[in-house]
Amino acid sequence: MPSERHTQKVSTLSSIPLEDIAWAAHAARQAMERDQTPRLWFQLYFQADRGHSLELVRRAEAAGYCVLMVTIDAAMKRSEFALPEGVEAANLRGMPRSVQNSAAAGGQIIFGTALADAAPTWDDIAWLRKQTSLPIILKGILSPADARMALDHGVDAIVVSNHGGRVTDGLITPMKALPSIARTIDGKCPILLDSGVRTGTDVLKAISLGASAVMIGRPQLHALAVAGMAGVAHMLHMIRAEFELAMAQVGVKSLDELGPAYVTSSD
Ligand SMILES: Cc1cc2nc3c(=O)[nH]c(=O)nc-3n(C[C@H](O)[C@H](O)[C@H](O)COP(=O)(O)O)c2cc1C
Repeated sequence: MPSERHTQKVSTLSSIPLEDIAWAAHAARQAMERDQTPRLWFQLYFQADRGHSLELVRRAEAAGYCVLMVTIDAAMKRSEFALPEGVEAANLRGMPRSVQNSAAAGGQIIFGTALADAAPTWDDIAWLRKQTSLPIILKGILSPADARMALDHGVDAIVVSNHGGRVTDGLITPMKALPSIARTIDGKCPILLDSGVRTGTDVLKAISLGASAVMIGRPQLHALAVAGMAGVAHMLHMIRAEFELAMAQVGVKSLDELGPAYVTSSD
């Protein structure tokens, strides 16, 4: 967010194939005088079969994605909702349903210990690190212990996230988890934060507590529903303006002047 350049993350479960999205972004870049096009990151959900996970990675590499963001906090998803007719997880066509995409594709509820067997482990992260030279960002870190494991597995950045509170009730909020994680990471890799970022002051708090950038989920969907592409641009503009105002209000001119002293907590 503080950077001039916004990035877009494309989900494994996208209803549009990852290649089509990359092609559209490429076409938009060519149509612009300056390169302001979002950089594309591919969000990987590990599939039950490593071969299928690797297939997704190779497709993302070939289509020009510049980062793999691996989500580790939603190995199992439970959903009572079925996708509307004609909408499917397009990237997974022809692959057997993994735990996540069975929920996305069929609205099926899954119970049982088999769920835990299907979840990715640190061995999968070590394996992935050897398969690709793309930067790997782990999304879904909420504890210093996992942040340490991420560093030990050679990841390039982490996202402190509780998936927008959408997968497990009662989790710590990322903003609360951030200070101790930032102390553990101690500048060794960038930290991003998402889940509940709604205003410029949220951005200010996250940067003050050790994040390098934030990500925004549902506000994009709401803005898109209300006013399409212009709505999303307006939402980003508002958050940016609020952030700059908040910086002025607390009296800092640059991001590196921010620090934990700008945030107080009642805990
Ligand atoms: C409708 C919806 C679908 C999502 N799908 C994915 C997904 O496929 N992969 C993923 O890593 N996160 C997914 N997320 C979580 C977001 O990436 C992000 O962590 C979360 O929305 C951030 O919280 P916020 O919505 O409060 O900003 C999804 C979120 C929403 C609202």
